[in-house]
Amino acid sequence: MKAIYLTGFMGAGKTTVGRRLGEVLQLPVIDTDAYIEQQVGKTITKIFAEEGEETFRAYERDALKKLPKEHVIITTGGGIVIQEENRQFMREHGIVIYLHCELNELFRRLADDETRPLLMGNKQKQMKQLFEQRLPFYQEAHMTIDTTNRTIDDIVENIVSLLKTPRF
Ligand SMILES: Nc1ncnc2c1ncn2[C@@H]1O[C@H](COP(=O)(O)OP(=O)(O)OP(=O)(O)O)[C@@H](O)[C@H]1O
Ligand SMILES: O=C(O)C1=C[C@@H](O)[C@@H](O)[C@H](O)C1
Ligand SMILES: [Mg+2]
Repeated sequence: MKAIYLTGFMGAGKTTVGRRLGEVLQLPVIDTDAYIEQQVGKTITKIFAEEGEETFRAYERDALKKLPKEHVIITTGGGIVIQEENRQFMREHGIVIYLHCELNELFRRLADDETRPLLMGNKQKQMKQLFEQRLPFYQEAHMTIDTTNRTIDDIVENIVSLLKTPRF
């Protein structure tokens, strides 16, 4: 089976849904953010602060290429879709699943989160802008799953049943 790439905005539930989906499908799960932190030996926050976003994006691009492309679930960083090269790579090598979530629910989910450097300081206005800029990129996925007001189990069940359709 081709790799499953979970994409979506910060807080969409990629890491949380990915873990559960991995249990159900019995596939290993690799998170690009966690992989980069481990390779570089710094937290994402520290990489942004010390090396800047551009360097982080280069790490992200390299990570995608190095990670397995079969029998794996890859949960991606929220900004992985910014680079066209990444979008193409994921579409070509795997099944891309976009986890959509309405902004107001994302605001609630991330309200107390201090681990996402792009959300430091101002939050809602910046998030709305980023969200709108990225939406067309996320929508290039093979499938879109709305996670708004849904439980993790419900979302995972939905994904599993879609993966059984002949298209995949
Ligand atoms: N369907 C859901 N319903 C309610 N809360 C959720 C849901 N999915 C995720 N959450 C919560 O939202 C927060 C962010 O989830 P998670 O870390 O999985 O997002 P992410 O998409 O991996 O974000 P990032 O891109 O920043 O890594 C967590 O506290 C998680 O428990
Ligand atoms: O949306 C983004 O650009 C990011 C999301 C996180 O997963 C991390 O990859 C990092 O904080 C950047
Ligand atoms: Mg995550």
